[in-house]
Amino acid sequence: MENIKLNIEKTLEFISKDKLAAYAPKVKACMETLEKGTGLGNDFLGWLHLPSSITQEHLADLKATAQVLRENCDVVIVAGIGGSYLGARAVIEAMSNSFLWLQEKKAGQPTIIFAGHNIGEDYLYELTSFLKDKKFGVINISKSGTTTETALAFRLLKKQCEEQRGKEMARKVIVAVTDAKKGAARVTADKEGYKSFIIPDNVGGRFSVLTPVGLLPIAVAGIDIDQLVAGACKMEEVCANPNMEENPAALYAATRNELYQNGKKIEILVNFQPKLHYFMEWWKQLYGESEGKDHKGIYPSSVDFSTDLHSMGQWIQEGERTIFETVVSVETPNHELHVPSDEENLDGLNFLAGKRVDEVNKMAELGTQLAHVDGGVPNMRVSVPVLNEYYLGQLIYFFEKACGISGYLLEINPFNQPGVEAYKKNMFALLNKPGYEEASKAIRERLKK
Ligand SMILES: O=P(O)(O)OC[C@H]1O[C@](O)(CO)[C@@H](O)[C@@H]1O
Repeated sequence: MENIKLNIEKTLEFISKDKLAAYAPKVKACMETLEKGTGLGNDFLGWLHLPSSITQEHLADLKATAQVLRENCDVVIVAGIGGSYLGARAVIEAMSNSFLWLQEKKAGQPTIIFAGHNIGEDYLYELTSFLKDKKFGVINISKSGTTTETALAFRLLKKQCEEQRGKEMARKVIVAVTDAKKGAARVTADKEGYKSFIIPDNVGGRFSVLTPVGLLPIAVAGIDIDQLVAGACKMEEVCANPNMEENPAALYAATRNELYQNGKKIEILVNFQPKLHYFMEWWKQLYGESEGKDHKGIYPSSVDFSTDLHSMGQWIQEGERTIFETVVSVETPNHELHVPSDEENLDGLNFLAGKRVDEVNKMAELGTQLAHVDGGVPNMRVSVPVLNEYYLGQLIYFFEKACGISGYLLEINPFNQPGVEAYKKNMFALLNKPGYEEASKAIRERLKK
């Protein structure tokens, strides 16, 4: 079977081939540091060999739990934020029919809704209103078990589920994915007797999609987690190659770092398949939280093409030349649709008649690549043979491994996220959270000025 492929050819008129080749020993050293666990953040390397360590028993447990939710719920709310949200959403959106939510409900195929990833009062009001007459269940996902957004949503959902479905059924259809021992989500799960799954201590949120954090909701959505894991396993093998030229993760990490050294401070992840929108969101957290430190790091951004060619296209073509693009390109769509011919040809589109829609999309992709490279934007391409679970698993591991290598090339700790605490500290002080008395006083003084 084929694998995903990286093509960096269209970056080579912007960076020196020799300088890129000179990364080989550095990249090899970074890979050894990851393997030996001797680098910064080495207590968070559980993701490195996660795919190959997943057992059939574990997958069976996840699938059995998913089945309980599928059988007993018309709607399942997946509550989580950041790494406890984006991976599941990325895979579910990529693998689901875009109009599933408008289709007639099939028994045993619950609608998946996400919550706990914002504090929008209207969002939560509308969600709880929608759920009023629904047989719903909840997957409460939080590694720390204390994240405000998720805890707040879960408090509302737990109460509603118990009131609507009774305590006993609620116990059956609420599942927790959290730390083995710590945090409010663990305390609640143990006290209420919920089925629970553990997020390993050594796997950080943004690297956790192949733990129950991602696998359980993905299985509830009816998506093949065996294939997802199989694809990740394959990439674990491919990306272990110490030869940079033969290791896509190593080559991607080296190329983007060399581009960064040449003033390309912003990476734009591009798709030409709207189903990949949330995959890009997942990628942004992975790279943003991992690399944005010590006042360094490529700023990860994303666009959905061709949609955003009609909004951001101008900036990318002619704005400040500090950007490069990485295109996730799906080679063959899962469905075939041909452009019909029209006798009157009022829209002038008969030159496309008989062609597959994807041929038009591919020419948009090629035309965009040529135009952007001409405009001074280096372009990499990650080719994906087809959008399925197996290749999504490959993509996930490829980007994770590259992120670890890339972070070490940048000489930062890719596995912590101290910066995200700053807003929380202020928010808790402003909300008078117990334990924040001094900070509350200080922040109020500051606001008086
Ligand atoms: O799983 P948790 O602990 O609720 O955290 C969710 C997300 O919040 C962060 O901790 C940032 O606040 C992310 O790193 C993490 O993915």
